[in-house]
Amino acid sequence: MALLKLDGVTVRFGARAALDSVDLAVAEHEIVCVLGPSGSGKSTLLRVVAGLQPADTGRVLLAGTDLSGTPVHRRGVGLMFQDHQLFPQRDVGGNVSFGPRMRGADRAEQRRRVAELLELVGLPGAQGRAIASLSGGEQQRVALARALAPEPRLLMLDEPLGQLDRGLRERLVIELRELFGRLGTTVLAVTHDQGEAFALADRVVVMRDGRIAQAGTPLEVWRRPADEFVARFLGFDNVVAARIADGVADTVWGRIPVPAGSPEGARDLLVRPAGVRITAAGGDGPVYAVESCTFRGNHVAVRLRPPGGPLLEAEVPLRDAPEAGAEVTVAFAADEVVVLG
Ligand SMILES: Nc1ncnc2c1ncn2[C@@H]1O[C@H](COP(=O)(O)OP(=O)(O)OP(=O)(O)O)[C@@H](O)[C@H]1O
Repeated sequence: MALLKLDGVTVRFGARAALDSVDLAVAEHEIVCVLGPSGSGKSTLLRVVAGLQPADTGRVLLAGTDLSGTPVHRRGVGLMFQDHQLFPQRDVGGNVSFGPRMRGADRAEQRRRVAELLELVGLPGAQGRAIASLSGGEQQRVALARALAPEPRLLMLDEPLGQLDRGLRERLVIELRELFGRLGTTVLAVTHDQGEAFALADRVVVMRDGRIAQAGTPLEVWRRPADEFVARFLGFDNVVAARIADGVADTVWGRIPVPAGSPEGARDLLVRPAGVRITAAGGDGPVYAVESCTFRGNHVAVRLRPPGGPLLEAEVPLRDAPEAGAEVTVAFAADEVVVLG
């Protein structure tokens, strides 16, 4: 059974639906990341589950129980926000012991729990430190320890690593995944950073205008974005209008093979940059001008301008990088082509 279930949840602010009939289930021990551009309804989703925002219609169920009459502090959900919201006047121990103290744990029990949690988040012995003396990453760990302290059935994270620098985020996200796996925590997290979501989640949910545009494992969504919106949101810009018949798509980029069994007719096509092979001018199809070459570590991202239509990006090995300004033709690999819905 799903630990958390949203059943046709709608939240309106005036005429606008911040959540529009959302159905979502989160299984016990699952880590689900909700992803989407600003204003797509991610925070509203968390707020509705936490009880900070009532739903206009629909139901939120935790372990099968309708939460509509249950106040925030009795829902058994933990919330951790982007800005940590630590109590600045209390030390680390005072922050982490907040939940157990509110639940009436005695001092010895509080001390034991705080020590255990600080150990868990990689800050052993930090009980007496002042919040102001901590780095951003350390504050994030304290906030996590505080959110975990009351042993919530569901932990919700709102842009948990939002303010930290990229290197630290990349390290922490791996640590978080490992930690949640070890504890068996059920997590519903919100982020606008797809890298973070894909590294953390068992399942990602992409939102658009209050609706779920696509849900699936990171691999499924990455391999087969459902539509142009999801493809572009994931950073795939090689999208082109196509007419598909007999396993080949006719486009302004030339004729592109599509995977066997693809639907036919007028469709949008996503071509992953890795599926674009540059050949010297003289191959089939349109001649492209090499507009730019950007070094990306283990490959070069090459932007190609066709005679008409959108730019085409190719990912080429360092040794095959063309000169900017050169004229080339291209060949496409069908297994890097996705017919969008
Ligand atoms: N209290 C409110 N009153 C009026 N409109 C609101 C309120 N809260 C949210 N909205 C609107 O609802 C929509 C969804 O907002 P929400 O904060 O859930 O989006 P989000 O995806 O979390 O965005 P961000 O990534 O910028 O935090 C937006 O159009 C927002 O302006």
